[in-house]
Amino acid sequence: MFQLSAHLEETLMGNIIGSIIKNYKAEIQSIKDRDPAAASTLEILTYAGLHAVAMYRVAHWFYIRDLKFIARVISQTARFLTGIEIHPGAKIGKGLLIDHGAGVVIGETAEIGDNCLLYQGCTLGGTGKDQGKRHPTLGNNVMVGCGAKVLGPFKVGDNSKIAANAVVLETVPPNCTAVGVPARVVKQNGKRTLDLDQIHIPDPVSQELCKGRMELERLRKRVEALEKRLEKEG
Ligand SMILES: CC(C)(COP(=O)(O)OP(=O)(O)OC[C@H]1O[C@@H](n2cnc3c(N)ncnc32)[C@H](O)[C@@H]1OP(=O)(O)O)[C@@H](O)C(=O)NCCC(=O)NCCS
Ligand SMILES: CC(=O)OC[C@H](N)C(=O)O
Repeated sequence: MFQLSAHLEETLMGNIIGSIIKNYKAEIQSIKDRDPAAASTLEILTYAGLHAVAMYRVAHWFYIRDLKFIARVISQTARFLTGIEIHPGAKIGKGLLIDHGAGVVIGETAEIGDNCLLYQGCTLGGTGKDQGKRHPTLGNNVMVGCGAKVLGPFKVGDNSKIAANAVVLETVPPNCTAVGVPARVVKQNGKRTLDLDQIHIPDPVSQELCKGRMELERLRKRVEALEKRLEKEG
């Protein structure tokens, strides 16, 4: 506490408020750029995601100064007010937009680059199998769709998109789109990566029927040949 009070006048007002205002401006701009529903700056000031990220920045300030209890009180208050839970230990770059926000969870060792976009109900979480670094690292300009779960200490590369409701369990390279459960990369640099033809795949039942028909035809010809031979001999 003594350490905190020594720093208070010098850093608290200057650093926290200065950095919150700077980040607030970047985040307001990010919302204007990327949310077609945002009609005015005044409207943007009502966004839960904006306040959740601002409160996270205060909580993180305390967290990195080892004032973890205060940090958690702030983050849990933010969760109560916004429905968005960001652990104060997470590392978040500038221009993060959490659109709609309800149900978003960002774990303690998650890292988020600049200008990322998270939709409601997504989780940057752990699998429960790792120790230490347990949560994902998002590069810059990453989008995580609503309801998606990104679980584990791997990287999602710059400019990649995680589809709504995907469950991502391994690294996603840059400029990719990952979809499904478990998620697979279906596009990279704008080109499809999985060219599976889901319609013209071999059907084992019709293959067996086909084999049976060929065998029947072979036997029919043999019987005909035998009959002709019998007629000649008889
Ligand atoms: C994945 C997404 C970002 C589109 O990315 P994209 O790179 O433009 O990809 P495409 O639209 O070309 O889709 C690529 C393939 O993934 C499939 N796909 C897209 N979204 C998917 C999803 N959520 N789940 C499963 N498959 C999906 C497409 O059908 C397509 O399959 P096909 O090639 O067999 O036709 C978008 O579909 C999405 O999920 N956005 C989430 C946005 C969101 O959460 N909005 C909530 C607002 S409230
Ligand atoms: C509900 C939804 O699609 O939200 C995404 C974005 N805010 C928009 O209005 O397009």
